Amino acid sequence: MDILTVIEKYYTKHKSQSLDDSANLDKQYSPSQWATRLTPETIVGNHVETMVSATKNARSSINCETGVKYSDLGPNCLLDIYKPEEVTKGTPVFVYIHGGYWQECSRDVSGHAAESVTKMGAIYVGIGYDLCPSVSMSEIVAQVQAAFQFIRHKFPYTVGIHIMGHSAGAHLATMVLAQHSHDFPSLLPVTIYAVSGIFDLRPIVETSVNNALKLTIDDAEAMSPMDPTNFKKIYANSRQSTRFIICIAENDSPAFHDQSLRFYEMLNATGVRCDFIEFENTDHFNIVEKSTDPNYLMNDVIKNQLSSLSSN
Ligand SMILES: Nc1ccccc1C(=O)C[C@H](N)C(=O)O
Repeated sequence: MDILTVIEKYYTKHKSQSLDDSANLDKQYSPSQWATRLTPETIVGNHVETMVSATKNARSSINCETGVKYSDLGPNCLLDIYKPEEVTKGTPVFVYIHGGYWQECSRDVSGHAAESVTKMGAIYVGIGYDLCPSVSMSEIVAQVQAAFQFIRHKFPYTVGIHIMGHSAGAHLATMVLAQHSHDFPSLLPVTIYAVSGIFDLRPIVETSVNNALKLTIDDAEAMSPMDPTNFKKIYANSRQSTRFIICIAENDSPAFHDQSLRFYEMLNATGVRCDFIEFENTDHFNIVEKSTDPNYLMNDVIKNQLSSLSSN
């Protein structure tokens, strides 16, 4: 199948599955309403506390440089670098991009997986970016792209770049590849771990999430990884040595499941290397919180991917 036919097939409007009225659409895009561990009123606060405290622990126990400026594009263009015990020129680099609907959270929630990942021998980077409405979503995308230019120049001999994004961060991780030149040499292995992500932004326009984003439908299309213009660039940049690992929580909403599945199918149908993993007994929030547990499945996935790249 040619790529435009594939894009048309999977970038359909989010009709069906009773997403029709705006109250329901709002619920579909409120991850806190679908978790069963805690109430919708408490789960987001608990999530932020858990992530902040894990990040504090990481900063105090791991050799790290925090608040490193990566760009002049905005005051939060800062990142934290956590180092494993042994660093060589080729050490793999693992980058985490936080979620929060492009309007919440910061690099202070982005070090939760640093301990697990540095123990696997990779350098761990948690990046910050400015938030809506003080900047637009396209400015955030440009900031995150600038972070990767910086990382690329800081670690020119790395054997592989691993990019994990959670929720809105999964969207941003994917958009790193939606550029004509994404600054990585075409043969450098890149792994994108897109965790509970959003790849078609059109439904968001009709929800309260958009109060701070202020996206028009045209903006939403221009910022969607599944939009033909972006997808063609992602595809072109991914053919040689990129692998997508699409992760979803069992207790994510049907709309989030649909987002991940459609994007996975689109990648798969065009021949981009990708996997789809549903994490049992997790929700939108603890799917990343659990990274502090060395026995968590996500850590095995990362470990396997790191070792498959280093043995090539
Ligand atoms: N994805 C996130 C990541 C971090 C912090 C919040 C979110 C949310 O999505 C909050 C949303 N307003 C909710 O009520 O579920």
